[in-house]
Order: sequence, then C-alpha cells, then structure tokens
Amino acid sequence: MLECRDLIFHYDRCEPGETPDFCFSFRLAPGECLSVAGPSGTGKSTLLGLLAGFLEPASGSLAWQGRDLLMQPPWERGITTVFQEHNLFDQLPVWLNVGLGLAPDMRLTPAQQARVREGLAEVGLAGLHDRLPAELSGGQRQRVALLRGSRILLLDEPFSGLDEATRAGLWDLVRRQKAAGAAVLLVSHDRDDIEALADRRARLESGQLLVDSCDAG
Ligand SMILES: Nc1ncnc2c1ncn2[C@@H]1O[C@H](COP(=O)(O)OP(=O)(O)OP(=O)(O)O)[C@@H](O)[C@H]1O
Repeated sequence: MLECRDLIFHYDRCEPGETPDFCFSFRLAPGECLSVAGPSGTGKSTLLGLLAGFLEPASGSLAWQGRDLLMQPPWERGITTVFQEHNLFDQLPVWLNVGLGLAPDMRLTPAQQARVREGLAEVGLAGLHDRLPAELSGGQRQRVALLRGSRILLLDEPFSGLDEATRAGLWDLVRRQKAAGAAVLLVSHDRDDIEALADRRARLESGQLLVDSCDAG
C-alpha cells in the first residue's frame, strides 16, 4: 500500500495566500490506479514532485508497504514517472533505457538483459533494441518509458497527442503493470484514459486531494 498522510508543502517564494498550502492524503493499493484531475495550477505537478522526491514536504508521511519513502532519494523510491515527453535518456539506447529500471547502475546481468529483450518483443519493439530515443516515434518512446515499470507508477498525461490505437496499446501496458502489482497515480483530464485505467478518481481543490470514495486516507 502507498500511504500518503498529511503531506504538507508550501513554495518558499510565494507570498502567503498566493498559492495554497498543499496538504495531501491518500492511500493506493498495489494493482490499483487513482486518477487525479484539477484545473491548471491546482497542484498536480506539485503532488507528483513530492511523491517522486523532487520536492521536500514540510511534514507528513509517505510510505510504501509500511516503509518510509521520505528518507529515500528519488532513485531509491522504486517510482517510475512518465510525463508527456522527456522520459528517456537521450544518449542511451532503448534497451538500456528499459534496463535502468532493473539495474540503475546499468550493469545488467545476462538474465536481466534477456528480460529487457523479452519485454521489448512483447510490446512490438524488438527491432528497436539499439535505437536512440530520438530515432523513435512518440508512441514508441512512451512504450519504452512504460516498460521500465516499477512498484509505483506516476503518470502525467502520458497519452496526450497520440492516436487511438497507440493509446490503447499503452493502456494495455499500464494494465499489465497493474496486474504485476504496481500502484498507479494517473494525472489526466481525458475521460477515456480515466475510464480505461482508473479504479478510483480524485480531484485537486484548494491544495487538497479529494478522493471520490470514503477511503481518503
Ligand atoms: N517553483 C515554484 N515556485 C513558486 N510557486 C510555484 C512553483 N511551482 C509551482 N508553483 C505554483 O504552485 C501552484 C501549483 O502548481 P502546479 O505546477 O503543481 O500545478 P498543476 O496543477 O500541475 O498545473 P498545470 O495543470 O498547469 O500543469 C501554482 O499556483 C503555481 O504557480
């Protein structure tokens, strides 16, 4: 279970009242997807930044399966973030971009290399193993990014601007990660994305996450 409790944050350079003090609480089970919507500027990126470890909360707790995540740097949190673009390392070939999820030091064992090959083949990217991200289409880049999966997936409008078939293929990839036990937080306003993936829905309002169920943490 991903448990976020009273995670409080305020941007230093803001005047009081300029932006809300953020206070986030929610719970997300392995295999579950929570969608988050809210108008521009309500704090969606701020929430993702706090979870991923790019921003430091003033107080509160964040734990995965009972283990504190706040003490861990971003690369040790077991979190994969997939945004609209810029999710891959430009100078690394496709197979290493995926392999980073298995071996952050890029020293993949033969077994891990085989897993990467299998994963790429399963999503129709077998022939693109050695390409650089700049040599892929947008949809192919998102497939590579989602293949890197981990126990927590933070998705920020990752399907925007893609055609229906590509989007459906990426939904399948996310469903596969869910089936493998990943907890998924999906920032999206797209009704189709939300219906395809979300088990519960939340919206951001006045610096808080309002989850559409009684289980708000
Ligand atoms: N580095 C910063 N310093 C000060 N204020 C910031 C900073 N980053 C964001 N903010 C403010 O915090 C609020 C939330 O911003 P955030 O980027 O989280 O919103 P968002 O919901 O992701 O917006 P969008 O949908 O437009 O991307 C906004 O009012 C924004 O102006």
